[in-house]
Amino acid sequence: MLKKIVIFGVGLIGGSFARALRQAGAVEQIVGVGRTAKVLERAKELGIIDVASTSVEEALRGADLVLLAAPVAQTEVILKSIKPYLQAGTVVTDAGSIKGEVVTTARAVLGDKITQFVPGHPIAGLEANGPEAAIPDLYVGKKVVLTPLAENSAADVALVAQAWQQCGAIIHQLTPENHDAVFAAVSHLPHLLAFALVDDIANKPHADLLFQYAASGFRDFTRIAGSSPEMWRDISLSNQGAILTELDAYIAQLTRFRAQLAAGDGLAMQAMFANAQQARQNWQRSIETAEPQHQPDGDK
Ligand SMILES: NC(=O)C1=CN([C@@H]2O[C@H](COP(=O)(O)OP(=O)(O)OC[C@H]3O[C@@H](n4cnc5c(N)ncnc54)[C@H](O)[C@@H]3O)[C@@H](O)[C@H]2O)C=CC1
Ligand SMILES: O=C(O)C(=O)Cc1ccc(O)cc1
Repeated sequence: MLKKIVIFGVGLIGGSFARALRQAGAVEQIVGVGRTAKVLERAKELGIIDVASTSVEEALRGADLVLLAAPVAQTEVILKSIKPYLQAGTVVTDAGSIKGEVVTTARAVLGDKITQFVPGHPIAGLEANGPEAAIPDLYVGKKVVLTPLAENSAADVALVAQAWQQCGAIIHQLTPENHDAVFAAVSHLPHLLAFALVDDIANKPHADLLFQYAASGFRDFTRIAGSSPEMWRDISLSNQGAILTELDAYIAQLTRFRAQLAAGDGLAMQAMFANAQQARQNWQRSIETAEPQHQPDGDK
């Protein structure tokens, strides 16, 4: 049982963490800290947090666990605000979609107190944002990747893992570097492709006509283009190197495909489609086995 948790950024991810822990009866008091009073007050109205705090000092007093759940470029400003009031018994974690730069920032800001920072990333989410989108079962059966640091104590890592397990999540561990390379390929690139495709179509002079006839294939491919622009700006810039690597590989793939199409090489095209179809079917089967409640409309 956690006596007090503090959430910086009570949106989809922070709010769902709060709702899940409350539903599990795993926490006594939930304090929210926000960028704007309005969002925080809404989170309180919705019953997600008990206290909408305007004082970091007060918020951190006696806290067992602090979760950073704001866009990743906010990490520095939030950790700087925390550091003077961070007591020895408090563990800090985060939910950011990238880990390398978060860890670098945390080391620079926290200094000796880096021992208390256990980085994490829930692999569950939606294209919706804000406290209204928060749901208690977002993490049920989903992975949470922790990227513990050599300086972390086993007890602090266990505390963070247990909190996510109380939310129904399954704990995995990666190094920050492996984490960022993996998610550049299977999360960051797909989001950026979806944004780029919708932007491209929206900028065409006959966009209205095109959108009028866009159907379920378009909806499936582009659902994630409804995600937060600020969050994806921060992820892109923070994981620039790994994303550029994946983008270059994808551009090369498109260039190969373009040449096949231009040459009318149906055999080569069909071979690529068949390989992708098989891989997609295998992935779908494995994810349905591992996450039986998997929904087609979102990673929830
Ligand atoms: N949306 C998703 O599907 C997933 C997001 N993440 C990560 O979780 C984090 C939060 O994402 P969401 O909950 O989706 O975003 P969100 O937009 O729903 O919530 C973020 C909240 O942080 C607040 N905020 C911004 N700056 C702040 C600051 N300096 N101090 C305190 N609060 C601040 C915003 O007002 C907002 O309420 C991001 O780092 C993102 O990379 C991780 C997994 C999935
Ligand atoms: O909406 C979806 O399907 C997602 O893929 C959500 C998501 C977004 C960012 C993450 O770091 C993890 C999960």
